[in-house]
Amino acid sequence: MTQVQPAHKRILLKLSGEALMGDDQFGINRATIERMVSEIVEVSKVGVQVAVVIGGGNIFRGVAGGSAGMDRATADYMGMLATVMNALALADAMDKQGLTARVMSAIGIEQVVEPYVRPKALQYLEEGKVVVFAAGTGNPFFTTDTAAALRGAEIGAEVVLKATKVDGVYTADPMKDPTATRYTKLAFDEAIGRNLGIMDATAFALCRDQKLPIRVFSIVKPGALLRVVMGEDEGTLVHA
Ligand SMILES: Nc1ncnc2c1ncn2[C@@H]1O[C@H](COP(=O)(O)OP(=O)(O)O)[C@@H](O)[C@H]1O
Ligand SMILES: O=c1ccn([C@@H]2O[C@H](COP(=O)(O)OP(=O)(O)O)[C@@H](O)[C@H]2O)c(=O)[nH]1
Repeated sequence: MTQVQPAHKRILLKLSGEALMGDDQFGINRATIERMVSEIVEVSKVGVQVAVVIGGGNIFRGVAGGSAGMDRATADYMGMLATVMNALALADAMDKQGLTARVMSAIGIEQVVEPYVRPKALQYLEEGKVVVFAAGTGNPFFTTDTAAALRGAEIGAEVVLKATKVDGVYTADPMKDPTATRYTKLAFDEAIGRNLGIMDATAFALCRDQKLPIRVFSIVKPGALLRVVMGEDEGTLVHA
């Protein structure tokens, strides 16, 4: 029998902060994070190199702070620090499940985690370690989706996998429009042109320019990550 090979050698997985929240209102839900990590273990076992960009929306969202009267850049730095907390929790859960995880931060916070240094990240990936990128791009006014596009391009990932609450890209926000239908694939130009709110335009534009495909899939569907990595039809592919 021939061994089924994964469709990708190196992936950039974007996990939203809310992915760690489970059914809680905020923060980190232990069972949820453990389940997420067990899915990453499965993917790592089939020989795929995994880098993760983690969000922070479960702890703090800069835009919300901004709208409440706080200086936007300050609020965004708080958001970035929230992603560092999530990264630490994620890496801890990974280590407990037998993976070796390394957290790299886009902002200097050396006593807590090591700084992002691209060659070092590449080295870790080659060694089979899981790299968790924290603090987004390190700049206010950006999102962790854009950080996923940026780091994905930098490390030569074959695909950005956006694990989120919905199971793909829809013609309109499915949370608001029950008649919305899901695409199996669509081009970047269409996603940007139609202003589809699943990812911000900066992230889409960066991936389009670098010809880095994005697959959007459900975080709540058990086994979806492995199916995506094995090349099975799951979620929506956004391509050049
Ligand atoms: N065209 C669309 N297709 C799918 N989801 C959409 C679309 N437009 C808006 N959304 C919304 O985008 C959300 C995912 O984006 P976001 O909240 O930024 O994700 P995350 O927090 O996972 O990074 C979904 O929960 C969905 O309600
Ligand atoms: O490069 C970045 C990435 C994130 N953030 C801030 O960090 C917050 C959390 O990130 P995001 O909303 O992308 O997290 P997610 O929705 O994935 O949980 C954002 O709202 C921003 O305030 C930022 O300023 N620059």
